[in-house]
Amino acid sequence: MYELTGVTRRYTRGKGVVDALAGVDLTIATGDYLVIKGPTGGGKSTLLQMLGGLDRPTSGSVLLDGVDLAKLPEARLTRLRSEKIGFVFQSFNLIPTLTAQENVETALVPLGIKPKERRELAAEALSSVGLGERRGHVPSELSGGQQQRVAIARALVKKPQVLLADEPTGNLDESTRDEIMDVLQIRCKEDGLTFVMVTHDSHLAKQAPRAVTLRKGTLSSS
Ligand SMILES: Nc1ncnc2c1ncn2[C@@H]1O[C@H](COP(=O)(O)OP(=O)(O)OP(=O)(O)O)[C@@H](O)[C@H]1O
Repeated sequence: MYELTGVTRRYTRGKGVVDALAGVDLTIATGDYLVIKGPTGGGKSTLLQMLGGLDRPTSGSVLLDGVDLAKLPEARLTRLRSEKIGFVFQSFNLIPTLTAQENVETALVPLGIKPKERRELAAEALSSVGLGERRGHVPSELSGGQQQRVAIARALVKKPQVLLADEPTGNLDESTRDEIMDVLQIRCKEDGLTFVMVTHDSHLAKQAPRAVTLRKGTLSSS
């Protein structure tokens, strides 16, 4: 599925340069569950952004099913992202004025799906994360765990091939964390998704079948 070769991302700050990623090679197979861990500033979020086509490497290639995201024209990259890749973030990133149902539907708008089908698919996605009863609530009326379920439903409603999660349980207490991880793992397994998660949480890293560590932009398996 993913084949990264020599991926470097250099940031220039004044006269200084930082290689957030310094020649990363990484292969991720379809259906893999991979954790990326490592110290703060190690390059984890930068790597996730490369996988999601949210940023491009300074050098190197990021192949997704043989297509190099580093070279894809912007419009095709945006299209590929909206079809194939779901994102979940620590801070949920829901639109505060929209209901859970409407938040989930937003992911289907760029795909040109008609309103009636959008409504049905979003309701189905919310039920699949255990939130069928809360469709009409806005984010401020939902707990943190419930908000993250809405964000997961929004990421999954378009039936992507990949789910990328950046500290998805970072804002949650331990029991909610475990509930959310159960939801993520069950959904990924049932839908055959490739799942890549950045986490600081060593407990979660130990649970994953495969974990890699990023330190100063360099990857090691662990
Ligand atoms: N837009 C940017 N401009 C300049 N430097 C950046 C930028 N984004 C990231 N960096 C630098 O790249 C390095 C890696 O950052 P990144 O956010 O990928 O690390 P991280 O492992 O995700 O850290 P954390 O665990 O704190 O989220 C850091 O030194 C950071 O300061």
